[in-house]
Amino acid sequence: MSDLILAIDQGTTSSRAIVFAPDGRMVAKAQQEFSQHFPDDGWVEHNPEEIWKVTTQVCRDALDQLSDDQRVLGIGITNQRETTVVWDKTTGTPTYPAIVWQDRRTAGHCRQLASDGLEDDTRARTGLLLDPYFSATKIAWILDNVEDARAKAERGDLLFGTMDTWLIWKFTGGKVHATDATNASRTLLYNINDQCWDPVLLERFGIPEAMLPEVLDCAADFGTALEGLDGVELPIAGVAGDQQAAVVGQACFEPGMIKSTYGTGCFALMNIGETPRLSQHRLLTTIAYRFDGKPVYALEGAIFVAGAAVQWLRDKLGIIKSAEETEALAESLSSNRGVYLVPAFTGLGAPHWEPDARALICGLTRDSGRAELARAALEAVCYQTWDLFKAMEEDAGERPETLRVDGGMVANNWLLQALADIVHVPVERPDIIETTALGAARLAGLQLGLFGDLNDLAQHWSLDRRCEPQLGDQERDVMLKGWQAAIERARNG
Ligand SMILES: Nc1ncnc2c1ncn2[C@@H]1O[C@H](COP(=O)(O)OP(=O)(O)O)[C@@H](O)[C@H]1O
Ligand SMILES: O=P(O)(O)OC[C@H](O)CO
Repeated sequence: MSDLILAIDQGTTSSRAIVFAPDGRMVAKAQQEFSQHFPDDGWVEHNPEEIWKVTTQVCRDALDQLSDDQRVLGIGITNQRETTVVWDKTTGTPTYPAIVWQDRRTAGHCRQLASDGLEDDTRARTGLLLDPYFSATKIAWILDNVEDARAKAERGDLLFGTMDTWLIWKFTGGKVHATDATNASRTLLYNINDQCWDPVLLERFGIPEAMLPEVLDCAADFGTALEGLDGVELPIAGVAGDQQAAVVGQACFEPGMIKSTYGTGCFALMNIGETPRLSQHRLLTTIAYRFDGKPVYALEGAIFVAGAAVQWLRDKLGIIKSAEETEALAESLSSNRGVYLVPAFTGLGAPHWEPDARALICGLTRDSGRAELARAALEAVCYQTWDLFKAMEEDAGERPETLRVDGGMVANNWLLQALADIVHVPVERPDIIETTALGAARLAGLQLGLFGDLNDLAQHWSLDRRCEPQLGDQERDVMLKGWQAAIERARNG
C-alpha cells in the first residue's frame, strides 16, 4: 500500500489535480480549464462556483485513476494568489464574481492612496506596493459597489478569501475559514513583520476584520474535506500560494536561492531568510513559507507576459501552430538579427511597474520573418529575467549561484540555454517541472509525517538538465544594449 498526496493546483486559467508518491512521481493527473470573463476594459473575473465545480471534478478524475492498493493520505492546496472572493457566511453564495489578480479596476483607488502619501507606510507593513494586483482594493470595491454588501460585512455576515480559502470553506462544508501565511501576505492587509491582520491597514482600506480568515502555517490542519469527493474524506494538510509552493517544490530553502516559474507569466522568488528586507528596486517582499509560526521571506519579481507572448504568436499572429515550434525556429538563426519584442501587452511588471507601457517590436528589416519573431519572444523572457536577477543581486549584495526554473515553457531547451547565456548564470531544470503542485504535496506530506523536515525535502530534489553560460561578453553586451533601448521605447509609450 503506497501513501500518496493529492495536490490541487487552482491556477488562473485551469485547475489541476495531481496525485504524487512520496518520491515525487506523478501517479495520476487531471486538468480542466474554466471560463474567463472580461466585463469591461481591464476587468478580469472568475465564477467561484464554476471553480469549485471544476476543481472537485479534476480531483475525482485523478482519484478515479488510482488502483485499489493506492491510498491517498491527504490534500495539499496551491492557488492563483490575490484573486478575491467575498461570500455570504450563511448561504455560501458569492456576493460578486471573483476579481482576478490581473484586474486593474482599482487603479484609481491605489493612485489616490499613493497621492495621500501612504505608499511607504503600506509597503513597510506588507512588503507590497499600492497596486490593483493585490486583494485589499478588490475587497473594498465589492463592498462599495454591491448593494448592501458593506452593511452585511460590518454585521459579520460576509467572508473574504483567496481561492485557497474559498476551496477550504467549500470542502469543509463551511466549517473552516482559513488561509496560510503566504496567501495572507498577498492581500495588502497582512503585516509581514508582526504576522497579523494589521488594524491600520484594515482602517486604511475600509475592511471589517470579521471578514478575514484565520491565518495558519503552510503545513497545518486546515480541516477535513467532506464535500466534493464522492464521499471520500481527506485532511487538508498543506496550503501555499502557487509561486511560494514552487519555492518549496524547488527546495529553495537557503538564503540566496532563486526559482523562476515560466508559465503564462513569470514569477521569480529569491529566498532572503528570516528577516523581511525591502527591495531598493521595487521588487516585492513576501512570505516564502512559514512553519511553526516562523516565516521565511522572499523577494519577488513578477513578469506579466512570458509564455503568453508565445500564445500571442500562435493565436493572434498565426505564425506558429504550437508553442513547441518556437524552439526549432529560434535555433534556426545564429543571432537575433537586431529584432526585439517587448511584450508589455498589459504594461510592465517588476522592476519597472509601468502600467501604461505597451508592447512593441523593433529592429525589423525586409528579411525578418517568423523565426526572428519567435526568437525575439523567447529572448524577451530571458532579458526580463535578467532585469529581475540584476535587481535581486543588487538587493542581496551577492550573486546567486544558480537559477532553478520550472513551468510549461522550460520544456524548451533553446530557452534554457538562452537564459543561462543572457542572465549569465547556470540554469537548472529539475526532473519534475510541475513544481507548484509538487510543493503543495510536499507541504501536506510534512504535516502528515511523510517527510521529517526541509532537509529531507531538499534531498528529494533532482536535476534533469543544467545549462552553463556560453555566450561571449561582447555579444551579450550588444544584445543587452538592444534590449535596454527597446524597453525605453516601450516605457515611453
Ligand atoms: N516548448 C515551449 N516553448 C515555449 N513556450 C512554451 C512551450 N511549451 C509551453 N509553452 C508556453 O508555456 C505556457 C504554459 O505553461 P504552464 O506552466 O502550463 O502555464 P500556466 O500554469 O500559467 O497556465 C503557455 O503560455 C505556452 O505558450
Ligand atoms: O495561476 P498562475 O500560474 O498564472 O499564477 C498566478 C499568480 O499567483 C498571480 O500572483
